[in-house]
Amino acid sequence: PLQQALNTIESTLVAMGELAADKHVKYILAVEKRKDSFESAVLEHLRMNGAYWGLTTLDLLDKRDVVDSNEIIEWILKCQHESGGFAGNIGHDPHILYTLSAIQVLALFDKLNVLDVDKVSTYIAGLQNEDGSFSGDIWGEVDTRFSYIAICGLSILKCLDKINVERAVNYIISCRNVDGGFGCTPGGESHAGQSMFQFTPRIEKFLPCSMFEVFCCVAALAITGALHYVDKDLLGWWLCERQVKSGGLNGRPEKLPDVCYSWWVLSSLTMIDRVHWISKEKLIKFILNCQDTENGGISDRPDDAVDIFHTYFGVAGKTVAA
Ligand SMILES: COc1ccc(S(=O)(=O)N2Cc3cc(C#N)ccc3N(Cc3cncn3C)C[C@H]2Cc2ccccc2)cc1
Ligand SMILES: [Zn+2]
Repeated sequence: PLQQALNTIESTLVAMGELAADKHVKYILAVEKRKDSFESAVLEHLRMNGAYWGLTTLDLLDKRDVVDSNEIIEWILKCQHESGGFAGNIGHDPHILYTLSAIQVLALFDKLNVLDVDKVSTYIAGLQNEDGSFSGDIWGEVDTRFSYIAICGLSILKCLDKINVERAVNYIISCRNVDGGFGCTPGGESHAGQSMFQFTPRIEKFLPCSMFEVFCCVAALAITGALHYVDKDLLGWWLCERQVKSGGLNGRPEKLPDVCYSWWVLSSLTMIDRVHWISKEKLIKFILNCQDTENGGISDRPDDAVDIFHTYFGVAGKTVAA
């Protein structure tokens, strides 16, 4: 009992542990300003995403007003293609991924009124296929992640009636697999074995899409009121098994924990009412251990290099877990 009491006290203290918020704000502004670094070079073509990750983190830290929203909105509109879709940066090709990020940033600043909502929603709806699935752009790559992005974007624009929601839902549930999780395409091998992660049009990075995949499908079903199709106990069990002894969450059994999974797994568990199956205090402790309290920023795991992506998902994860 004494040890349990000490654990509780310790975990409560850590849970109350401070996010080095001011340092993270400085870090985000520095990344925003730095044009020459590796990070800005690699992320140059997905700058629209970077804007979403950085600005949403500032908003979560209640510091949205440290940036000039007019300058940002002007830049976002320069990234819009005549098709109505948005590109990752000025002059690049439009893609559903960047279109959602643009919508989310404009919504963050309460400036959706600058959009030709009909044109943007028509672009997104135009990417729905006969079988209810969505392509990412005109090149036609199909993936359930794009179903979430389309449904999320249209729901923010209040234009879900522009797509066939029933077919979209049927397509997503056709991608369920035996462990209650979801794959990128119907009948795809159990996503645990899947490691191909072709998300951004130009960066073919391998990231176990399992957790991100699960989040996208659960969130799409949540927005469309179709969560009753999810086996909450089966999926909840699979997700809570992602918590390792350090408190972090991993993407697949035996893999290392990663802060961005805090968001993918935690938000999925929250949506299916099974978040009490993991220790939120231990997860918060893991996230706090991944922050660079000197220069700001959060990394994927302790002692790795920080980046804007994990800073966002770390702050978002801690906010939801708190
Ligand atoms: C290592 O350099 C990279 C690697 C990949 C990418 S990416 O393909 O554009 N992308 C976004 C991303 C951005 C940053 C930052 N800043 C860092 C990583 C990261 N990953 C890779 C990753 C994250 N956890 C572990 N891994 C290996 C996810 C990926 C895919 C994704 C995009 C949008 C939403 C969710 C997921 C960009 C930079
Ligand atoms: Zn990660």
